[in-house]
Amino acid sequence: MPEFFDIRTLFLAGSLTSFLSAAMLFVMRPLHRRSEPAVRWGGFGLLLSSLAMMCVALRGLLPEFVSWVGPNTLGPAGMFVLYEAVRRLCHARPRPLLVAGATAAMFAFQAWLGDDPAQQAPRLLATASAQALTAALMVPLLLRRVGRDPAGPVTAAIALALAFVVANGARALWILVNGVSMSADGRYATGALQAGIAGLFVLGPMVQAMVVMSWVNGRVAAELRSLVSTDPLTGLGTRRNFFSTAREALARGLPDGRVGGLLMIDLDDFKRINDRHGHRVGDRALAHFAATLRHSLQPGDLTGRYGGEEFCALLTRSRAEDVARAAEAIRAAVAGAQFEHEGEDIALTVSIGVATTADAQEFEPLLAIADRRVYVAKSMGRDRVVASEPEQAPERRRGMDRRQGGTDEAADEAADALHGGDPPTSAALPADAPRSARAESEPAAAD
Ligand SMILES: Nc1nc2c(ncn2[C@@H]2O[C@H](COP(=O)(O)OP(=O)(O)OP(=O)(O)O)[C@@H](O)[C@H]2O)c(=O)[nH]1
Repeated sequence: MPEFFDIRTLFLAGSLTSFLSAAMLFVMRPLHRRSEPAVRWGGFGLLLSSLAMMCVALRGLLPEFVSWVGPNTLGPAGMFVLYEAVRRLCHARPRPLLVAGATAAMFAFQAWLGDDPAQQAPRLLATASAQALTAALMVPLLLRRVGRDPAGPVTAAIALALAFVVANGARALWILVNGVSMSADGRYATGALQAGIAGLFVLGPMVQAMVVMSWVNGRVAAELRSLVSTDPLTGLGTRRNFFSTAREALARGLPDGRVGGLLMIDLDDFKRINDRHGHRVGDRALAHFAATLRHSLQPGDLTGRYGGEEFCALLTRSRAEDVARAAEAIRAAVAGAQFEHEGEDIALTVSIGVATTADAQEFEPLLAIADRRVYVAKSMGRDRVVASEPEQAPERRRGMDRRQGGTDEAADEAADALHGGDPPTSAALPADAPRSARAESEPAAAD
């Protein structure tokens, strides 16, 4: 590092990079609507930094007062504005009056010192201390976003804020101990520290803009991912999300001795709720059902909205009986969780088809089996769980659209197909399972 170097050239470069970085933020600010104010404040802060550095670059050409008071007011003001940008980025309460007050106080102090070269030390000490303090105040705000915003940009922003604290703090300490490492006219810096800090000022704006943009970009990406993977009405996974996660989970293989169970869950006579109370109440009913479903599941279970009033779940349990028991618990929870609309209790029931990894190992066959069984449950009168069925039943029943609802004849036909006149067995459900579930169970070999 040279003993002397031209501060003005360095700050001219810094002013330009800062200006371009500010321009980039202004151009990119519509990328994410909710982050737009933060990005705008960030751009404004960089613009002030650019002006501050330009004042230094033009030292000798500008009036003395401007070339000293200008950068030492505009530089800290740029940091105060960046602090406001960070507050907004971190969803903290805005403090524009604090920014205005701090800027006014700094201007008053710098103007009071005036352009006297003998006042270089207190002038630069105030600037460095204000910038170090402002950067330090950003750190707790940024730490609150750890785990909530994209990890890379949050970490980079914390590192950058800490770098500013260290650089400005070191500069303030240096000034306190050694005085100002600068020629009296302020055109040349002396010593490695001053050079390093000036370098940080040149590179800092670009890094700041990159961090802000990658942060906002990460937010956009996370929101897009969430839009694709979360059903907005129920908060459950979308069909695409459920299919891919369930498929992957089954392809990875379940832990030894564990059984996977795919549930196809269809709300019963849902059209009647829409027809009677309107679609908004229908929407509320779907959200209410989804909340009940979530409460009935265990951590690690997957759920998703298959479409309309049909939902899926993938459970992992110790035995096939436990899967059927969990399905029955969901059915009972839904039947018992009425919701109120205009003083009237609205009841929901569900029909559930269950397929377990004892039936098939892969996702698609499991889905097909669960789908057939929920249809059988509909045909048998709804509000029930079907965990197995005879081989022929699905084929015989295929032609009928279960969305039309089962007629009495269809229910009889399905019951015949299921039981073939023999009393039902309870191979797929525990003996203490409720009657409705037990009655519909058939030996697992049926598939
Ligand atoms: N409110 C609301 N209704 C929906 C939504 N998606 C699907 N539906 C309604 O769900 C109803 C499904 O009707 P059907 O397919 O006849 O089924 P169902 O009335 O539940 O009868 P079964 O399934 O045979 O018991 C239709 O009225 C759809 O309009 C939604 O997001 N919101």
